[in-house]
Amino acid sequence: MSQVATSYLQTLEKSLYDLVSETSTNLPKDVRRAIKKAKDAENAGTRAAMSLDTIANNIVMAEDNVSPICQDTGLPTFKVKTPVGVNQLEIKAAIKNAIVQATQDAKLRPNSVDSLTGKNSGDNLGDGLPVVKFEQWEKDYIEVKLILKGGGCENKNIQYSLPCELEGLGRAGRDLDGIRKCILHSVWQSQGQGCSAGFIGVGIGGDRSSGYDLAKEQLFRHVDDVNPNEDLAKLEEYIVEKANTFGIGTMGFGGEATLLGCKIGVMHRIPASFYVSVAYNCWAYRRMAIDIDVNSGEITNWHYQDGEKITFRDEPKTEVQSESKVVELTAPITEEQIRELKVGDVVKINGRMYTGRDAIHHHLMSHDAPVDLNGQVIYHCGPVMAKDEEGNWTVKAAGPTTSIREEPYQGDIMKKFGIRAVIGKGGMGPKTLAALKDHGGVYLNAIGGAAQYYADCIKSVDGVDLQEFGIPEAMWHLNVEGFTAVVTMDSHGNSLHADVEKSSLEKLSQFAERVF
Ligand SMILES: O=C(O)C[C@H](O)C(=O)O
Ligand code: SF4
Repeated sequence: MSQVATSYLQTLEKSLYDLVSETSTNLPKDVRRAIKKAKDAENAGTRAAMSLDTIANNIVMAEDNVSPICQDTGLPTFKVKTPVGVNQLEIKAAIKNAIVQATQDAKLRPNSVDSLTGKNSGDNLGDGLPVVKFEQWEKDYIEVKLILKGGGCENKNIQYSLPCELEGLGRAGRDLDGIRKCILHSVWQSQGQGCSAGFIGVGIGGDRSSGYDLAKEQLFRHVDDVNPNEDLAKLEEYIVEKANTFGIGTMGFGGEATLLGCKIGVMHRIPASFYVSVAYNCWAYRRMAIDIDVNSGEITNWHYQDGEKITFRDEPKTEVQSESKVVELTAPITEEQIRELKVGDVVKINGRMYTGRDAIHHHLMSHDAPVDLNGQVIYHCGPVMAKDEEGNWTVKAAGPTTSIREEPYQGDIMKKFGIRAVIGKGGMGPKTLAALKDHGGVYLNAIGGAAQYYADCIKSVDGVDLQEFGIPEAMWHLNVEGFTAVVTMDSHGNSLHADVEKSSLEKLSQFAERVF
């Protein structure tokens, strides 16, 4: 291969690596401004305000450490536009090399799992992963857009087929008002599980797949742009205004800021189908784009650079609410210590905790635990890990994953092994709440996405079990200091999540009457 061709390919790969690293570690300016607006909207001293403080702190740490904002770096999705004649196979190969390198450098978590065997490929490559979509265009340069959308918010995506009946809103017909109801409902059904306050992309029309594609494509729009379609521009504004009256708030803790942006796209449909597809993105809204020179492979332009960059470095700190009791706990934890806790208390964990999420909960239902979990703490977390010079594991990012996925298992597992505390985010359901009461357990809600903040609380990794499940799913033995989370489900039958879901449904129901 000629010298020029080699250097083009090497430069191209470096440009793509820089795109991946920047997207994972440095939140774009427009998203930062939206989060700042949310911070200013929250009432000082509330749990939501405290959560947004932690989020802001986390954003600073990720940028300084050049480390993932959230441990879940999602399913990397690239949208590439090339002039006619550009070799797209070379670009695809360069993207894959950049992804592998970024994974080795812990800028990405190895997220590619064989859907049949559960085996994690370890390098983020796999059948269909990463997603790379090409289009030709008339411009004379290459454009590469990347979105890193984590699984927790992807799981809150939803697609409606009109007409339909919606909780709190009744019938949604095949018209703009029916679309309005679907979009409001999509925000309500997400609650805090997708790490609210979030952003939504909406696709009206198409079929099941093109509707969802259109919805996700809306997430590449600028947070501050205005929809050229007047009706949709009005609807976008209406949705953000009304969704922020639901009282779901950051993390679903209650509060003023529930939705930070709504971008709606529309396409034709066939007579039998009328889909409204919603792509829900968490506050860790990681998308970026670059322009690349077709000859040199160099980056000639970064997108989303306009306007002020909120650094969050000199933000006033929100004191934890004075009436919140702060309780320090170290495992093994006794039943009576747990029974003293109630919803709203702040718990600081020091000492041992074990990670355990999807694969481990499924495994423990029919196997013994590799360690004695009696009195212990399970952390629903799939960290980004790396080895230091001495070959010891270090934690690069370690925020909580969505706990509701463990609802079918959690209560049984706590009773089977004597686990006393579970830490995660988004809350759990009635089965777990009953088990907490029965057995004497507690659910602690950590701040979703605050991966750098919690990694900083992890002082050492003292072992690992079930590593066959892959890095994100193994049972990591963590030694933590000052790991802070909020009691949102206690051993007396109280659940903040159940209360917020109920109160927000009443708020949602206020919008049942026709508007458009
Ligand atoms: O997979 C994770 O670590 C988190 C996931 O994105 C989630 O929000 O549940
Ligand atoms: S943990 Fe929260 S912030 Fe991270 S990807 Fe999942 S939904 Fe987004």
